[in-house]
Amino acid sequence: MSSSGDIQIPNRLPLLLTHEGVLLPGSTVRFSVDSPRNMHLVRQRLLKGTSLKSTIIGVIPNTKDPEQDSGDLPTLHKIGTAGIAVQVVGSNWPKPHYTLLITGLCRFRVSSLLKERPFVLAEVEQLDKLEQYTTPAAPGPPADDGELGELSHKFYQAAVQVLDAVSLEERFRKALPLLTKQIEGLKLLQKTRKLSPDNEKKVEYVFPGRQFNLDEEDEDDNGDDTAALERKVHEANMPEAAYKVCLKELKRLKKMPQSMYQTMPEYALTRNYLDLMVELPWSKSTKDCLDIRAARTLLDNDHYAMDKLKRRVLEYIAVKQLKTSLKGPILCFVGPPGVGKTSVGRSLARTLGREFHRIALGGVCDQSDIRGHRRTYVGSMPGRIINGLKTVGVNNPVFLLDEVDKLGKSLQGDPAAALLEVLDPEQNHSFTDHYLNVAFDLSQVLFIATANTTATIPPALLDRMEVLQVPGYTQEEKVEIAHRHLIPNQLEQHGLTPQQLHIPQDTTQEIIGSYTREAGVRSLERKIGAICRAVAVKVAEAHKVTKTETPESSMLQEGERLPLIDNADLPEMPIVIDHNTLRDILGPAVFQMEVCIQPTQLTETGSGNRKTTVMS
Ligand SMILES: Nc1ncnc2c1ncn2[C@@H]1O[C@H](COP(=O)(O)OP(=O)(O)OP(=O)(O)O)[C@@H](O)[C@H]1O
Repeated sequence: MSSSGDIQIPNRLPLLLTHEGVLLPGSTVRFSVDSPRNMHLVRQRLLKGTSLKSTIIGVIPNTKDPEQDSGDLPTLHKIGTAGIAVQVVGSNWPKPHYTLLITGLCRFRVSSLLKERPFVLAEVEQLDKLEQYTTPAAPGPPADDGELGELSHKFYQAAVQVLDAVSLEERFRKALPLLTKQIEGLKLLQKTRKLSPDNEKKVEYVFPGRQFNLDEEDEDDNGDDTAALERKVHEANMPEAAYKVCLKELKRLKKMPQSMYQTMPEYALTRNYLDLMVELPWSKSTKDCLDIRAARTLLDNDHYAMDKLKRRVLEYIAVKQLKTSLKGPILCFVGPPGVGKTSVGRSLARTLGREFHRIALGGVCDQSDIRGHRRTYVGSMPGRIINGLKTVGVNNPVFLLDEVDKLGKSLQGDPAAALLEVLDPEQNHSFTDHYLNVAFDLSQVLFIATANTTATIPPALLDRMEVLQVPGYTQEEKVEIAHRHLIPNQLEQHGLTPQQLHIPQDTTQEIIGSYTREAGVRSLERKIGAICRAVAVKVAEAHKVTKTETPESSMLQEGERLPLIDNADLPEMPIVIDHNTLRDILGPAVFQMEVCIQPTQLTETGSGNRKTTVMS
């Protein structure tokens, strides 16, 4: 054993080769160990040894050990720190490794290497001689150690005085001046850092063989962030139960060491959870606009026909006007695709002055999609309901549960069962998402569902909803919808005006009959869109020609003449879509008109004089 002061370390030490973090005497550092040599050291020395001596190892910084057992030993840093392994934790995930908690004792120098395998063993020379000053044999400053000796003696005296102060009052009196001095010193240090422009943003930490640049703002940010989060928790106005959970999580967050903020998955989990909790609209809501006349006008302006649906929506608003806390039934619009179910839902939200959010349920077959995952899962998330509330930022939006008839089922549970709780007015005031793990009141949310058929909606779910059938449109209705809504909308979306494009009613009928076959109007809308795009090209071309080929005469040089513009190529406005233009744009007719030949008429008038009826 080499001796130096009172700490004596063995003169042969097994060496732990680390490439992250530096152990200094007096500090405690956690090291992750997975290279073959280090693993052997842990297994054969730390786990098998029974004496205190066997827990002392040398830690050599800045050395990456090769991943393979057969790899050559890299050049070692000459100075290391001897430390005591105070904790060894083993794990097999994601691969076998140990986590060591080591407390540094003193520095040493590597004199020679004794063996390289299975772990590195070296002859070492102890360097630190600090201990002899902190435990002087006799009171009074040691005569021949100069300033260092004097300082260590003073420190020792102060520490013994605090130890001797048995009564609390005396201990305070002794400790307070020391504490004040320490605070003043820190303040001074901070001031000098701020004064120096180079140090304004960056603090440089230099360790033997390594250099770290820590962004001071970043460090402060972490502290400030937690304080800001705490403030938000207090301001979020959440119910008592949720508030308590948040305080508990905040406490956990504060206990985590700041230096591990970036690397600890626990930190990210807790942080994300708290971020969600403060963002949720626990008590934020919009004020309902319950003007029944305005609602009627708005609904009529947005949609043609659909009288039954509009009437029911108006009834709903009227009842809500009379009784504010309405636990109304869930309306479910059932009808073929493209008949405007979704867009009526959107109109209803606009009429009420509420936020609108669509939750597409088609293909959802996992109940955690609705209720979220428990936080113990890796990558856990809240469900779509809670996510939707976070998106809209208020607790009384209109939620459109689109395509409830296409909910699936799987081993991960039945999402329809999870929806039961969401839609049941008796239960949904305390809806508990697995991720949140505290109840959220959904009773203010207005749920509307849409489906193409009731046949595949689970009976229990169907039972909680009021079904409103939305039938398909007749040919005449489609023409009206096209001219009142679809054409103006498409013109606007393509930057065109009625002065540039005109689609006569005959053409609309031809589009409906020869290019679409549907109960709704979605294909019709797409075809009108295609016409708009084709016309937009022509209009843009004409625009370019007029702009580039007619320079102002004042800009012409002497002797130059205005170029002749052939206006014959420019289309006349508005561009009218007739039968031929329609063929040019959409191609040949896709569907033949279906004809119904009435047998009585056949006998009456003969086959040469058929009466045809267009089926819609
Ligand atoms: N009566 C109507 N008046 C005005 N526009 C309508 C009408 N019906 C449908 N539309 C328009 O048709 C388009 C398709 O409607 P929407 O997306 O609401 O259909 P949907 O019934 O929800 O279809 P899906 O079942 O496929 O979801 C929308 O642009 C909508 O504005």
